[in-house]
Amino acid sequence: MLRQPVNVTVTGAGGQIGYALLFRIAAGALLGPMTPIRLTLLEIPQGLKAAQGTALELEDCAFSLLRGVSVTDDPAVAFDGVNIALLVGSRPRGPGMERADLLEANGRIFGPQGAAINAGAADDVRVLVVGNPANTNALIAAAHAPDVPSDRFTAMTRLDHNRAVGQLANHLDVAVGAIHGLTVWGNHSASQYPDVFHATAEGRAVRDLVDEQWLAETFIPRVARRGSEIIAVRGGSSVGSAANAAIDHVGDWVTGRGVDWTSAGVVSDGSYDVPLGLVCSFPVRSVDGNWRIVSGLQLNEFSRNRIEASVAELVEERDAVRALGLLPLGRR
Ligand SMILES: NC(=O)c1ccc[n+]([C@@H]2O[C@H](COP(=O)([O-])OP(=O)(O)OC[C@H]3O[C@@H](n4cnc5c(N)ncnc54)[C@H](O)[C@@H]3O)[C@@H](O)[C@H]2O)c1
Ligand SMILES: O=C(O)C[C@H](O)C(=O)O
Repeated sequence: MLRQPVNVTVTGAGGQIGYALLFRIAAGALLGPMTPIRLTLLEIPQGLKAAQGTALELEDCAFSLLRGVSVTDDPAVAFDGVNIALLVGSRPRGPGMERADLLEANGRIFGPQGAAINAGAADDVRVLVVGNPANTNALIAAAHAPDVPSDRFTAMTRLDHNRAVGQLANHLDVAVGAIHGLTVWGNHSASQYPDVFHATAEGRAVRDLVDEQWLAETFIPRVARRGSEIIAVRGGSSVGSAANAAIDHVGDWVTGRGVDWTSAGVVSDGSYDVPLGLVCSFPVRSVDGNWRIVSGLQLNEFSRNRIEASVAELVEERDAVRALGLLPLGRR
């Protein structure tokens, strides 16, 4: 028995990640083979034709789960009744740039979209911000949606998580499915901290299988700067792996399928001394369609120092967008 269609809005639908996302979503990768999808594609005027072309191709796929595709440049239309919003639309960085260099240009996108979600989204709306810098853009969007519970706004650090799992599995010569309990903490930036101290590989404690020198000099830098490595090698930022991570994040969040512990950028409730309101990557589990921070983890000095450094960067970014006037009065 098919369920009621779920309204999914993807911004930046005319862009690269949008193109890598939409066909997988329409084919059922996001919510499974029993959940029909109604797609809304939001673009800016100069991206509308690309999005309309994608809409035509989606129609040409005759997906059994696809219950309609609409294209618009009006956020009020795009987020009217939305259940799941993937906020991808924004500029990617190029060679030599850090993600924070996008702060002002992209930050201006997410306030109006947060306000539009606040005005028209369905009561069960869930939002994933992919556009960089993702953590602080999610903070901006959430700040403009005071009537939406803040735990419905998230930032994508699942790509970092997947990268860390892949690198660790390669190093230990195990299947990625044998890795559990890994966490990426902090900001989706070079300051992120992939933490293996609570992880297991084939049931064995990873901290007994690796040394701090390999962690500090090889593993952490490789994961934390993988985005730049991809840009250097392919000439542009990640696309397919980013779309895949967005599907993993939303699919695990909404359906709770199979994931026992992953990483997601969520609004801090003060856990692990992360300042309230920051959108920080934490260890999370999906419980009844909600991300729940894994609590009670003991953090050694190696970990705490790295987490504090990344959280400090998140504070800097929040202060920067506050100074730019990108946070509404009263939510600063
Ligand atoms: N968080 C992550 O792990 C992660 C991974 C990869 C990429 N990203 C980020 O995702 C974003 C998109 O990357 P991409 O490769 O698809 O870029 P892209 O340039 O190919 O596509 C971006 C699209 O967004 C559209 N757009 C711009 N402003 C918009 C707005 N206000 N509303 C709707 N659409 C808008 C553009 O017209 C364009 O079509 C970038 O910011 C990139 O840095 C994040
Ligand atoms: O690195 C980028 O700018 C794109 C994305 O954030 C990534 O991690 O691949």
